[in-house]
Amino acid sequence: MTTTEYDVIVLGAGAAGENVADRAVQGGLTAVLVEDELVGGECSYWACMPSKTLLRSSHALRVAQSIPGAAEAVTGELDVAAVLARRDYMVNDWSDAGQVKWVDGAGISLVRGRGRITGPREVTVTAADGTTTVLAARHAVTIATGSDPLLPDIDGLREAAPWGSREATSVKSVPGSLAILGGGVVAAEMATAFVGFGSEVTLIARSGLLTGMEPFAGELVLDSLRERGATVLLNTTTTRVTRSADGVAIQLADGTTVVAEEILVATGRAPRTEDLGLDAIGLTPGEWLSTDDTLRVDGFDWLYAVGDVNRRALLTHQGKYQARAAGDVIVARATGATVFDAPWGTHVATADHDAVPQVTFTDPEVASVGLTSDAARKAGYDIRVVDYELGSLSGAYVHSDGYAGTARMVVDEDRKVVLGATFVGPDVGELLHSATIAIVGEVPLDRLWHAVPSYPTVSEVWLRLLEAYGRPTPVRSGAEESVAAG
Ligand SMILES: Cc1cc2nc3c(=O)[nH]c(=O)nc-3n(C[C@H](O)[C@H](O)[C@H](O)COP(=O)(O)OP(=O)(O)OC[C@H]3O[C@@H](n4cnc5c(N)ncnc54)[C@H](O)[C@@H]3O)c2cc1C
Ligand SMILES: NC(=O)c1ccc[n+]([C@@H]2O[C@H](COP(=O)([O-])OP(=O)(O)OC[C@H]3O[C@@H](n4cnc5c(N)ncnc54)[C@H](O)[C@@H]3O)[C@@H](O)[C@H]2O)c1
Repeated sequence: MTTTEYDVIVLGAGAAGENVADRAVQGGLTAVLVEDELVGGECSYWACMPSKTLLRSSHALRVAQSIPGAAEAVTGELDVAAVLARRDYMVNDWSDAGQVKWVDGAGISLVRGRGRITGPREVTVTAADGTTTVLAARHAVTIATGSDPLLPDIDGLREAAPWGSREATSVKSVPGSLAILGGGVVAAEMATAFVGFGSEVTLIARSGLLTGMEPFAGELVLDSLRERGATVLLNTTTTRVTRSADGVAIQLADGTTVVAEEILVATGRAPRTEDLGLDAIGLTPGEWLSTDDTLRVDGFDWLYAVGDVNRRALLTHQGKYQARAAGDVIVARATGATVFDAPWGTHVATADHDAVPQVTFTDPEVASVGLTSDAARKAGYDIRVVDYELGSLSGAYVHSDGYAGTARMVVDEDRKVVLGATFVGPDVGELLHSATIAIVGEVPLDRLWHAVPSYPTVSEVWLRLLEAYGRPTPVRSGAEESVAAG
């Protein structure tokens, strides 16, 4: 059997894998992507893009219904068939032809099939027809195989053939009722989407809703879901699931039973490392891959892991960020160039630790970045927390009637910089990058006073937060002294 050599082999052509290969090729190396399903991965076909499309129309309708003038013009119901058709368009009818064209244009090779590591720097790919190809990497193998839904160990659940996130986002006909197991981002977003479609939704969470975020985020989303007709059961244990001709019966620990046409399991993710041949190189199949900040797997000088599979931050934008660092550092190491691996250097994914932005597209939206107040305290920071109600802003008045929401800024009192920010309200997602820049740039609060938000926008929340905090006493600079003296 012949072996084909590349500088870099990337296992998995999702958002993260594509970016590693692209950076490696841009740096002058050769790279091959190995993909078993669709080039573009989960985000393009079964996660971010379809889920956000399913949420968007109902959100636009609700906003229009809350603006006099527009409300009178928008008198019909949501056209669910048109929403599903737009979703099909967004996922290109689950064809990856467009992304394959991009891969070709970027000068990246593509081998279709299931890749397994069969030795140091070696990957064997088994195609759908059973033929195998052996690839050897001169410099690096990167694992970018993503994650799958995690199925909790609940009596009868597997046999009940529950939906995972893929079945929910690729839904062809909306069930009359849907039970959702889980209280995280997928559960909250899908509950929002299916309530918008008119399904009778019951969300069953083992603990709270959106628990890793500031507490008011879960509370506001909970209020909204309930107001829109969803049943939300918190701190609730599911003991047994049974499917029959009538649908799915979900028995709860308190002795009650929820019955729904379908059940969606959204209880977290598991790494796609079970069938990768990890045992051939001394790693344990089925485990997350732990890396250093250059994304190199602990204990290896040729193996990297980016995206969901390393569990650093299960988000497309963070996976792509890691991929840019990994692709560039592979090039640097291959060519003997300087490696910049100090915190915030070119070749490290420092932001994964304390500066991860996330928008949860519920109604209201939750936009958060950096440390929550709780996480900051646990990390030992001396913090001050400043809150502001968004409804009082002129920009919120103009946005829509009844605009409500909350913002929180977490300040490091020692350095007078922002450690974390959370905005909950309609369309706050577009606000988030301002907070990310403040955190990553460690912009001092007294300088933030000079970042003037436009009137009348919801971004004026920044000014209100700063005013609520109080203007820090300036450290007198030479210029100020000469003005004072003159
Ligand atoms: C419902 C849902 C909504 C989401 N919404 C958002 C969002 O709005 N914003 C956001 O930032 N994140 C969102 N996420 C998270 C986001 O989808 C993931 O973080 C992202 O897709 C991970 O990208 P990845 O490249 O690591 O993995 P993937 O996109 O999963 O790509 C991995 C690829 O590897 C391939 N593969 C696996 N094993 C092998 C093998 N042995 N051989 C060959 N190929 C293999 C797979 O077929 C796949 O194409 C969402 C997730 C879900 C479930
Ligand atoms: N908009 C976005 O950025 C977006 C959207 C969707 C998903 N994602 C990413 O995808 C990842 C996966 O999301 P997820 O929501 O599946 O996982 P998650 O880890 O965010 O949440 C899992 C939730 O399920 C609950 N749970 C666990 N076992 C349970 C059980 N037996 N019964 C009831 N509840 C149970 C947990 O308490 C938790 O609330 C997340 O890390 C997220 O970052 C991002």
